[in-house]
Amino acid sequence: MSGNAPVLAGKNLTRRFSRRASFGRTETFTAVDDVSLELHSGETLALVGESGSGKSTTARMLAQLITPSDGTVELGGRQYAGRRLGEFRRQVQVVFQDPFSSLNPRHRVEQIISAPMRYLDLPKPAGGWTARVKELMERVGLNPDHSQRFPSQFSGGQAQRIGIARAIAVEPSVVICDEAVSALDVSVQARVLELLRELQQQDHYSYLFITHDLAVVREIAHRIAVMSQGKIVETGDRQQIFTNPQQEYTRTLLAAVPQIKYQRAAAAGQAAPETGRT
Ligand SMILES: Nc1ncnc2c1ncn2[C@@H]1O[C@H](COP(=O)(O)OP(=O)(O)OP(=O)(O)O)[C@@H](O)[C@H]1O
Repeated sequence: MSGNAPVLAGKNLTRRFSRRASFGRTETFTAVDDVSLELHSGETLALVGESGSGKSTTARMLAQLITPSDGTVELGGRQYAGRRLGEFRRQVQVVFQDPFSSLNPRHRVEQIISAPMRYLDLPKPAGGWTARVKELMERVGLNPDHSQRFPSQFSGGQAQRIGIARAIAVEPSVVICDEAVSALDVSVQARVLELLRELQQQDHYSYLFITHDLAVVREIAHRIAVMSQGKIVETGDRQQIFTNPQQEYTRTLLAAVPQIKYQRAAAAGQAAPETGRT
């Protein structure tokens, strides 16, 4: 993974699903249609578009959680399948939207954060799992003394920090954030975005950020890919997309961005600790 080669690339990804049509028939429709995307080392690429445009399906194909109907996924220029999928899973981690439904409510935080390290057969750290989990909890701004608590004992923002700790535990090169801050209150959201930025500066993660929220995109993205009806309609760096969008669809999306959202969040963030579940 050197030079300008992408860390993660989707090439001509297509995904068809069948759905029920009228008169009890089923029909095939194309949710993602010939999408190619490249994610480079240390960058944050935001994939944006309205609901149903195919963002999550694209992300799931890129994470190899679902199989493309056509097209390929390459990590560092290579395809990973079969037994080598384990290495892909270590390198490409996903943080999902709803922290509570993506964390097992019956497991303690230590078990949750250490799970990928165990599943992927990583060598036991010199200081043991507990010490490694506590170190990860500190990195994401959680109190390491809470490692024996259950997810329900945390706020929404804290629970998403647990999900982030679990993702970075295996030292991935790519973290796919699928609407990772969408369920959070706006001031909590701003602080989780700040954490993600800090982690990227320290460890050079490449983020693919799936979101319908352009205020979030403006905060975090280096580059933006705009999706509509299963296709990428425009790609550019953040500045270009926000100041000089080329496509009508992008202009319409941008027109809906609440301008003051993050000014409010910044003010609220100083006053409000992450207490309630959001
Ligand atoms: N497993 C599935 N079976 C059938 N249809 C699906 C499946 N997953 C997604 N779809 C359909 O594919 C289309 C794209 O969905 P997708 O979730 O990728 O869009 P999205 O842009 O992420 O939207 P949202 O922001 O609402 O999640 C939608 O019409 C959706 O209903």
